[in-house]
Amino acid sequence: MLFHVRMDVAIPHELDSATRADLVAREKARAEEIQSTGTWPELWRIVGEYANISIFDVEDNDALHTLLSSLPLFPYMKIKVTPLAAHPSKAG
Ligand SMILES: O=C(O)C[C@H]1C=CC(=O)O1
Repeated sequence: MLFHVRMDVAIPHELDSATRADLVAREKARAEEIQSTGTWPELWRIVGEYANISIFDVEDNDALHTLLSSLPLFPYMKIKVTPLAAHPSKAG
């Protein structure tokens, strides 16, 4: 199943810089690990925002939730998930 996912990141300002840097480094490592499995084929920065648009290709809702909640930044993100279905007018 394909899912369009928007993640808006809001790391608390009171987090000290070392903790913040460690969190962001662990997030990058985990994101790259998930992408290497093929379940996260698209990841785009939204211009001018600390947010991304992603496409996930996973078995079901539970699998998507498991992946998203494994991200170190999960507690600091607002996530909007849109399940995608085939469009009848898509050529090819
Ligand atoms: O920076 C972000 O958009 C949040 C998150 C998603 C992938 C990643 O490495 O961090």
